[in-house]
Amino acid sequence: MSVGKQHKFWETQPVGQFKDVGATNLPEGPIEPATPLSEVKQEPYNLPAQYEWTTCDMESDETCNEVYALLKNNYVEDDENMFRFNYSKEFLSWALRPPGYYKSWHIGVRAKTSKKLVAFITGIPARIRVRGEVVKMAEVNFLCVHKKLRSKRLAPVMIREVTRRVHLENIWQAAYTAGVVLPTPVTTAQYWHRSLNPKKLIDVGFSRLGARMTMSRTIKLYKLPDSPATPGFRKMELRDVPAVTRLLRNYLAQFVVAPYFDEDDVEHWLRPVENVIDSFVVESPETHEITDFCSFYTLPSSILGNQNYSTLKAAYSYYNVSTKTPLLQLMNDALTVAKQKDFDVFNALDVMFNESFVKELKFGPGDGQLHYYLYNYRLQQALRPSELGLVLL
Ligand SMILES: CCCCCCCCCCCCCC(=O)SCCNC(=O)CCNC(=O)[C@H](O)C(C)(C)COP(=O)(O)OP(=O)(O)OC[C@H]1O[C@@H](n2cnc3c(N)ncnc32)[C@H](O)[C@@H]1OP(=O)(O)O
Ligand SMILES: CNCCCN(C)c1ncc(F)c(N2CC(C(=O)NCc3cnc4ccccn34)C2)n1
Repeated sequence: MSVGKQHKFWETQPVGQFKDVGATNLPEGPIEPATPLSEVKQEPYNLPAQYEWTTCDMESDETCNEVYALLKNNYVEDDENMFRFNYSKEFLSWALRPPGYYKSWHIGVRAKTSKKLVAFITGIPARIRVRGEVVKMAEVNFLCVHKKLRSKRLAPVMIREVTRRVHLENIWQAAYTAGVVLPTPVTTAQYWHRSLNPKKLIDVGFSRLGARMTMSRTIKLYKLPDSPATPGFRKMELRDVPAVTRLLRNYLAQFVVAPYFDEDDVEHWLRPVENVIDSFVVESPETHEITDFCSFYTLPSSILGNQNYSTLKAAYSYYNVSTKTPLLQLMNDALTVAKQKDFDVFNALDVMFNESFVKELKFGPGDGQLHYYLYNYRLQQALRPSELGLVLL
């Protein structure tokens, strides 16, 4: 708990405040009531004089390029500045254009003279169930201020502006994650990493050679089969959407906070897109029933300052449902296909039932934590990561 740390902006926001942690008299649910749309500020917040708001049309290849370049050079780095996320253009186009998305929620800031994109923040609409309530929310992500404009209190302006635009669509809650501690996490998840290419990971400093371990012993330790072990394991196709939707809704119903996906959502979020999202089903060879599902997304990182490699190819576990195939076997098949697709590492958060496989399948605990937040929605008490069924990109 960052006791005593001032949060001049977050103290003004309808989020759980550190001073209220432990208070049991506060009701669960919205912190502030919705307001009539006529009372929502109609014009954008003020920016410093030399900057202007811009709406980023992610259907435009040129704008997609600008957003890609801003994030490639200025987005999240690890604490030792060895890696920086390098979300691809195709990934951003997929991540930001789900069913029912609002172009106005793809918000940029340009320098008035050069027209250079210098900041970005996004929202996408999502139906999130919290216990028994399905709540329309904005999932806020890709907050980024150019390195040259940091610590000028631009982030609060970006956050107020996306909040205003979400309010204009009569939506009053949001969900977001961050590697930093803010008022107040609903849960904190731990990253786990499974080496697929241990030699490269050690060479670039992502992992270290274990004590009393040789490189050849390490390569052998992480070896995987050449192909999946489960009969009927295959790539997901459009025709699988109804069955996968049923599997996923039943599975996610077990968690306190989880997305409430319909078939259109499943078609967008879980249908394979090359170099963006890979998803697989297990179709029973006897009954042709779809009994299991697993998926991971592609998020490469730039390797900053290594002579031999420039990119770390990372797969991130997304949603996995096992009803017949043991989860361990299903996830080992996911690792196997990720290795076949030349990924260097497979990452998973200890949310949902992931902890049950990370320890068995030779994952190691990461140094990064991911804090989950809800905006304008109070939970009586923080959740365990295993009570959370939500993976943001
Ligand atoms: C109803 C609808 C509601 C919709 C909105 C819901 C909320 C959405 C919230 C956003 C969800 C984003 C989800 C993701 O994208 S998480 C990924 C965030 N992006 C990065 O880490 C990329 C690299 N870093 C940067 O680009 C900048 O450092 C950023 C832009 C992060 C901060 O810029 P800068 O470093 O130049 O600082 P400042 O002087 O402008 O401002 C300082 C203030 O900003 C608070 N701060 C710092 N980092 C974050 C952070 N990650 N979430 C929320 N707040 C953050 C900080 O506590 C302080 O406030 P306070 O402590 O004084 O109070
Ligand atoms: C919902 N949005 C999640 C996307 C990733 N978000 C924002 C994030 N927030 C904090 C983290 F701790 C984190 N980690 C991924 C794990 C990891 O792989 N750590 C080594 C590493 C390799 N490349 C990078 C790039 C940036 C940071 C760490 N990196 C730790 N991810």
